[in-house]
Amino acid sequence: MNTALHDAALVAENTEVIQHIDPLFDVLSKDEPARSDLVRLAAGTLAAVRIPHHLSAERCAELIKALDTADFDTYDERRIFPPVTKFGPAVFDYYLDGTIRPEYWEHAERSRATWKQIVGDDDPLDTLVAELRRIWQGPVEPATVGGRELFVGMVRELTGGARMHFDELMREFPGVFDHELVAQFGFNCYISVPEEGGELVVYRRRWKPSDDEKRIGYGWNESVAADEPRVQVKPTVGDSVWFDSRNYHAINPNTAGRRLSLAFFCGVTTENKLVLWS
Ligand SMILES: O=C(O)CCC(=O)C(=O)O
Ligand SMILES: [Fe+2]
Repeated sequence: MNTALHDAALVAENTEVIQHIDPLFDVLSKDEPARSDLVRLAAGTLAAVRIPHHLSAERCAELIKALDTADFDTYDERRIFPPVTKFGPAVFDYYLDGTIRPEYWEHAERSRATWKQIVGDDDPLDTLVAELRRIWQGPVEPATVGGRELFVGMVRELTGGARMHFDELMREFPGVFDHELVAQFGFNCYISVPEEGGELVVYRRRWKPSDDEKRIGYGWNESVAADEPRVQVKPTVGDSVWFDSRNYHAINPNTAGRRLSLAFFCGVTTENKLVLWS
């Protein structure tokens, strides 16, 4: 064995460290993000990308009002507990044995029809997806399973926060989608924000197998990422935020006010396509 190679004192004495490594984990906030910003997010050198007031406060308020008439349900309570209220199917609820249960498609059809009634010809999702197309400069389409398009654009209401967790389709449910993903973003446009709490915390840390000693239901104990850099995003109404959902993230509980978002995931495929699903 070459001992000089491993002698820390000897190495330190004889080398000059010229490259100081930046953690590169900031939140980028700008009106018109560039493709390179999302590419940095995918590469792990940004923590989050945010478009302030992407939807106007008036449009958000109208949407909240229109949603009053819609029936909300919860994620499957056996999978996500305590219950989280939402409108529209979460594909997460329907994963079973390498595919998704057939009931998913009925739920998706029903929610699409109700959504159309709620928003009429002025669909805020069109605004959000059009901007994503401008940023990405490549195809942006709903993800598919067996050639069928998945539902995009759930409305989610979080009140008690969310435990630290990650979302990574290729690791949790490999082989289900018709796509191979090289990165995955969580996307939320916050249509109502609480006065207190409700911050999104993103850790610079991905899951590893030994973390599972600290698993709590759908999440993990925050001690797993206690020593890692993190960012905290406190959205204002109408903000759009992308983050790498493969990184651990948690949502602080809100005390006063409602926290609702239009939510979907964006997968980066090997063909430079962005595929969307909720
Ligand atoms: O509501 C948020 O800020 C993020 C929720 C979340 O866990 C996700 O979008 O994956
Ligand atoms: Fe998440």
